[in-house]
Parts: sequence; structure tokens; C-alpha cells
Amino acid sequence: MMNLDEIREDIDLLDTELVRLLEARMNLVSQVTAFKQMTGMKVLDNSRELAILETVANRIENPEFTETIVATFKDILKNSRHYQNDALGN
Ligand SMILES: C=C(O[C@@H]1C=C(C(=O)O)C=C[C@H]1O)C(=O)O
Repeated sequence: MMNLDEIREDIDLLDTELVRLLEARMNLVSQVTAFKQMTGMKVLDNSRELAILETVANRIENPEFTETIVATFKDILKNSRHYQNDALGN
């Protein structure tokens, strides 16, 4: 079994990767924002968000983590909308 420092080192490595992935996601969200600005589409797309959350829930292997991970993705989507609304001056 790993000691606490070793476990935290692994968490830090994963967090590094998560930040990289979240920044890559936000770069794509930023492109969606530009598209919405040009087309006048609304920021919120409820059916798209429901589809994302369903896909996420289906991908989780350990059901013990479902609630936490789905809640995390709900926050990601909420903050993505917040970013878009700020960028669009809403
Ligand atoms: C990025 C979009 O805007 C919103 C945020 C989403 C996201 O962060 O994935 C998904 C749907 C929208 O409510 C989008 O429409 O694709």
C-alpha cells in the first residue's frame, strides 16, 4: 500500500493532467462561444448538456463514484456557461 505522500504525488500528477484537459476543453468552449456570437444561438443548450451528463454517467466504472463525478461535470458545464455569458457580455 502507498503511503500518504505517494498517494498525494499521484493526485498531483493527475491534477496536472486535469488542468491541461480542462484548458483544452475551454479552448473549444471559446470556439463555441464565437460560433454562438456569430449565429445568435443561446448559450444554454439543455439537450446537449443532458446528453453529456448521460454519457459521463455511463462511462463511470465504479458506481460508488457516480454521484461525485456527475456533480463535478455539472459544475464544469455551469462554469462553461458562466464563461460564455461573460464573454458575450450577457
Ligand atoms: C459549449 C456549449 O455551451 C453550453 C455548455 C456546454 C459545455 O460546456 O459542454 C454544453 C452545452 C451548452 O449549454 C455548447 O453549446 O456546446
